[in-house]
Amino acid sequence: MNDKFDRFRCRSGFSSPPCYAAWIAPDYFDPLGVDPEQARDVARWRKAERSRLCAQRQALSAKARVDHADAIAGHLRQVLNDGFEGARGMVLAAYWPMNGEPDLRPFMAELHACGVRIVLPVVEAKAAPLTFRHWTPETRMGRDRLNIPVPPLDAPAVSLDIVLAPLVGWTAECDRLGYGGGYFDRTLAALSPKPFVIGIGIEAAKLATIYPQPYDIPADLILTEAAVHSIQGPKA
Ligand SMILES: Nc1nc2c(c(=O)[nH]1)N(C=O)[C@@H](CNc1ccc(C(=O)N[C@@H](CCC(=O)O)C(=O)O)cc1)CN2
Ligand SMILES: Nc1ncnc2c1ncn2[C@@H]1O[C@H](COP(=O)(O)OP(=O)(O)OP(=O)(O)O)[C@@H](O)[C@H]1O
Repeated sequence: MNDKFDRFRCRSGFSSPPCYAAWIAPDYFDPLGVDPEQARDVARWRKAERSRLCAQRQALSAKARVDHADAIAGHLRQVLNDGFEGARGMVLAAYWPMNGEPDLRPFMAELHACGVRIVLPVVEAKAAPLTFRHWTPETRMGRDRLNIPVPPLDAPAVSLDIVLAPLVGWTAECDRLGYGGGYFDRTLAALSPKPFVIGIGIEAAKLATIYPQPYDIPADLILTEAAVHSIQGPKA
């Protein structure tokens, strides 16, 4: 192999070579490209912040958790009633709580009883978009690849209207910090039309910035126990 393109051939073991668009057109900008050194710094900072914020959340008392979840469910009820006519007949992706996330399961049951179709995220493959499976209060849960409880396999869900994205940290710009898998960002990037995204977290997890990267997709709203936050500001 010694033709003029030999130097571009992939030596890394990946089946595709790196992108040379910037070499061909020097003014080309890759919107998903990041400087490797900066990406490493951001990843390191995010990892430390995740640990701090998860520990802070785990330290909440049982009563504070229930109070937070009740207040968040109240805000969510209001948002769904005001903006989505209660979301009756719509598909809403919720989540099965872990690591001290606000437990909205009673509210999920309430929504189901009101005719909202609830689906839950499933990690079918690492570093791939999430899939979603239908849930009702009678569903007997299995486990996904990350050992998170999920509904058993059934027919694939229709397209999502609303997504509740649990978060570890958040900002006034409605940026979200998750657990570090990038699952929600990958999923939202792949969905068309994009659903309405509601981040769910606690007020104390507010950050000045997450050092947003090109692949970060902000939420439309962030709900905490204290307020409904949009990029226009909080609404109690
Ligand atoms: N309740 C709930 N279910 C969910 C999510 C969620 O955030 N909450 N997910 C939303 O994505 C998906 C699971 N995502 C996960 C992503 C990473 C790790 C994880 O173990 N992360 C590493 C930290 C990596 C790092 O900091 O760089 C770890 O905890 O060791 C766990 C779950 C699908 N289901
Ligand atoms: N659309 C995407 N396609 C491919 N990789 C992605 C995409 N979005 C994010 N990633 C990768 O996922 C990794 C983790 O991202 P990030 O730090 O945003 O995790 P996160 O906070 O768990 O994200 P999320 O908000 O999705 O829950 C990043 O290194 C990034 O390269």
